[in-house]
Amino acid sequence: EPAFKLSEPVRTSTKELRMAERKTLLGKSQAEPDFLHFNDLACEAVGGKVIFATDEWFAPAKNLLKKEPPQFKASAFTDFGKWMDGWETRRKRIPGHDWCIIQLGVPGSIYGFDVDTSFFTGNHSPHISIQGGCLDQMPAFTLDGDRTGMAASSSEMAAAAKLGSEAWPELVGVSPLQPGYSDCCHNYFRTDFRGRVTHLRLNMLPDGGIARLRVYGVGLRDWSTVSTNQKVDLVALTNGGMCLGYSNAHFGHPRNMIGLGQAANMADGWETARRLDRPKELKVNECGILQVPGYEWAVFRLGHPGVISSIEVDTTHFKGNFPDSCRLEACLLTQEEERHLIKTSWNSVKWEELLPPQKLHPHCRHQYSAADLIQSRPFTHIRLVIRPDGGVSRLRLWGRPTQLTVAPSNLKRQTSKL
Ligand SMILES: NC(=O)NC(NC(N)=O)C(=O)[O-]
Repeated sequence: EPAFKLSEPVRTSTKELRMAERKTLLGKSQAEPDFLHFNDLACEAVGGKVIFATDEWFAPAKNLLKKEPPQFKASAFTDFGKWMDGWETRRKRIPGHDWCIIQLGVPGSIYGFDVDTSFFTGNHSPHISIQGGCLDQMPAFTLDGDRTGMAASSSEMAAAAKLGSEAWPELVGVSPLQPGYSDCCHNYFRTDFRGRVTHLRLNMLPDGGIARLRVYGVGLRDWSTVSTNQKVDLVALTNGGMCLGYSNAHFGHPRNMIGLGQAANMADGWETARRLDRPKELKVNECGILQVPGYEWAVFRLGHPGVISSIEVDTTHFKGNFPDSCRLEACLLTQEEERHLIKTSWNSVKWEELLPPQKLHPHCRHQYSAADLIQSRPFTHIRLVIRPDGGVSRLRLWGRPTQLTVAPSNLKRQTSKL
């Protein structure tokens, strides 16, 4: 089910435009599913790790979870064969198949996968299947170091066998993979399984290589363990925060802002294109804030409804391209209202101002306390508005999770008419 809405008109990134051109040239389309806007729950950047793999002869399974796109180095070889940026096993000469166990960085509900075979041509895995498990206790074992040229030891096999992963529910049934040529390397699979997943078992049938596994979903935190007095970052990816729409993401997706820790570089934040409607003559108000008509926005669902009491807007790495100002708006929505907005437009929401316009500075973590905020009621969704454009590396919304008994309609139109 799509859970994402772009504003109109959609301004795509140059990469997307190049892909669209390629599709036209090739006369075939590798349609991009809606679930690509969800968070990647398995990426190493959010703590995902490979805890078991049957065989890592040509290339280690931990490469599956690297954040950066796969590379190809034509003249790179190891003692074991051609260097490949992915997981690649030996050609099997005995019965059975290769598989690995991935511990998600953020346990959650999964909507779809991208099994990316980039550069694996002639040695890609011909078929895969994916199973999911929810383990109460995280296994203590993991795979460390460079495992190129290695196979699972008998003690690793015995530890993995205890997980009973061969019986986990199938999220993706046995399916063929396309080889890793640039126009068909993304193998997208949707899943209808809605249970909470902590671990995945990726089966390669019988063997071969896969460059990356992207696991798109929404984090599901166990909120029963969080007291209502405890302050948590309500929008954090790890707490189930989710970007539901934006006006522009030319250089970086807004979901990057809710990622773990400090941003590594500009690519790890939200960055829009330069707006083309910036006036020639610039006026500022008494707070030094530029008075320009154009702005960009991003909408997020909080991981849990809550009262926000402090905010961080971090422009780290954005030195010549930070927004002049930002403001935050919030609202309280039911699930049905949210579904309707995703299908229509976020413009029909009656947003309430939470943080009034604030002048921003380059490469700076801006902190706002309860005294800066206008509202102290619970909200479910927020909208970050930047003016006129630019980049923000992180957004943190600290507050207390609250139970909602009533979620009044905040739409301009009445829900009964929806
Ligand atoms: N040229 C290759 O890639 N050969 C083999 N793979 C690696 N990585 O060397 C193979 O056939 O599986």
